[in-house]
Amino acid sequence: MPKVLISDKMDPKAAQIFRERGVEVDEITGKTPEELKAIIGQYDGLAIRSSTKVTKEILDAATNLKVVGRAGIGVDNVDIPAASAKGVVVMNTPFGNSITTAEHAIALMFALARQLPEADASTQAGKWEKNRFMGVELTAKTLGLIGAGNIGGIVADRAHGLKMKVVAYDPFLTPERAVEMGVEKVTLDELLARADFITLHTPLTDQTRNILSAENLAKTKPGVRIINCARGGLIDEEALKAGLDSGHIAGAALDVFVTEPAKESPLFGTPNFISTPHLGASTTEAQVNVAIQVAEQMADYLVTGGVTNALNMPSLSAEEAPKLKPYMALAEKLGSLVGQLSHGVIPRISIHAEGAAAELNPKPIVSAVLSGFLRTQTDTVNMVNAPFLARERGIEVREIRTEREGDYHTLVRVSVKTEAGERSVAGTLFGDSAPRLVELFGIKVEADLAGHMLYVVNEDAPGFIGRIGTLLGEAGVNIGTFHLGRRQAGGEAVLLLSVDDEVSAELLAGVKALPGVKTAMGLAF
Ligand SMILES: NC(=O)c1ccc[n+]([C@@H]2O[C@H](COP(=O)([O-])OP(=O)(O)OC[C@H]3O[C@@H](n4cnc5c(N)ncnc54)[C@H](O)[C@@H]3O)[C@@H](O)[C@H]2O)c1
Ligand SMILES: O=C(O)[C@H](O)COP(=O)(O)O
Repeated sequence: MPKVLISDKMDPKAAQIFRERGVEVDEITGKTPEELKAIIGQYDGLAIRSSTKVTKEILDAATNLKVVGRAGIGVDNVDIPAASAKGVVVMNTPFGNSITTAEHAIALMFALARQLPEADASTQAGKWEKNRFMGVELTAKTLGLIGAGNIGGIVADRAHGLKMKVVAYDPFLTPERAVEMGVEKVTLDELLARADFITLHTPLTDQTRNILSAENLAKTKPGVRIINCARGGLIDEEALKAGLDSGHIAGAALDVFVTEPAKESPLFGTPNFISTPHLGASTTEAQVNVAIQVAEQMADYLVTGGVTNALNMPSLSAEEAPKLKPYMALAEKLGSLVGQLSHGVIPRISIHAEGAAAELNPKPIVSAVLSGFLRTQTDTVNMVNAPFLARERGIEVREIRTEREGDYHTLVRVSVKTEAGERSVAGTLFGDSAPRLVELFGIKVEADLAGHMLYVVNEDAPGFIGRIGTLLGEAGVNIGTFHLGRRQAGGEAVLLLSVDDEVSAELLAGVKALPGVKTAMGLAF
């Protein structure tokens, strides 16, 4: 009988469903990482919320683990590349708590507008300070959404009901979707300059980390009020404190913090600052939704092999599985690669299957490409919803099949239309099972896309490889594999290195400073 550990507080419905489906379940919450490491080896499944950190160390100790189920949306507490490397499926419940979280953002907006927590404390202290608490109306004010996905969309809808004007900054929001949502798509600078209230609804990524930095906070309208119910790390907390102290920022409400649990913070006690302990998803309705969904999805996988809402694995039937699985792994990696290397709105993705690949059912391959691609923009994508999400974002998806073989017996090519023109990557299967990148933006390479990688574009010149090797050696970074390609001798060259750890900002800065380097980026698969 499969055995699951529920390691964060979850509605009792989850345990009930596991038992009804023939899955043994233990509920042990509040363990330290060391304690979790000591027991995780017994379990086939791990059901979590945001408290449990599923790190590489935990996964290494999880010798029987097959599935991690997140009762909620954000999976930034799960090392997905490490889980994928170990063949552990990671699932979430992408929509179960969206309404509840949007409502929390609206509640905090009202609380800021009328200083409700301070007025309550003062009144209950017997002060009756009627003249101290002068609020502002929400009607006709401008709400700036940073991130216009599921939750941002619900917040916009509720804000329209409050007669607010909504502007949104989201580089992946298409003009059509903006019209549908009734929001004005603007640049970040425009939003900062115009919004009376700013609310954040993005995942925490390299692009969104510190999106409200000291510099950006200084560009906000005097008297702005800021709400964060998304992720700690999107706002520079020190700069926020300074902005509140100076009076430039009239109020801020945080549900999420850089360090959680946030037992202390320089923000605590600051006038016009409101905080809640990551309560965005904490309503009875949302917790019942996510508990039922996660238990059903995990039980399905453990008992029948069915896959729903997986972030790192395609859904597929038993007959197609053996042939399609390696192609989907290849497609997902190619999609992720173009996603990580492209920025801004992508109006079209073309997936071209050539040779043996053209004889297969294209749908799972296309879904795998889209899922890998969109995974770089949102936590809520999986094989099932990737085509839908792509459509919603106005991405035209083209499938092309050529049964004739080219240079390779089988090939999958992914091309994206960008502002700079069409860019494509291509990969094949070695020995019918091992995915390999064979072409990157017109340059022939041969690389395994796995774990953490360093991508460098440079001018082909003698001595470059030695210099980069020395730099990595001095930084204590171990190189796993080393792949090179170039357009022509002395022309543009590309370097893909697999490294044991995430590429740090310092290392990237060092690489970018090397002579001849045009681009350098850290990638993760
Ligand atoms: N406080 C809580 O308890 C709570 C509850 C649920 C969700 N969340 C968090 O809220 C966030 C949003 O959830 P969602 O369901 O709306 O996700 P979503 O994926 O539907 O939407 C995220 C949006 O952010 C946009 N985005 C990505 N990069 C961006 C960038 N650089 N700049 C601006 N926008 C960018 C995406 O295009 C997308 O539209 C997630 O981080 C989630 O974990 C928090
Ligand atoms: O991403 C989410 O779903 C929220 O952050 C909810 O987190 P929680 O399950 O720990 O409340």
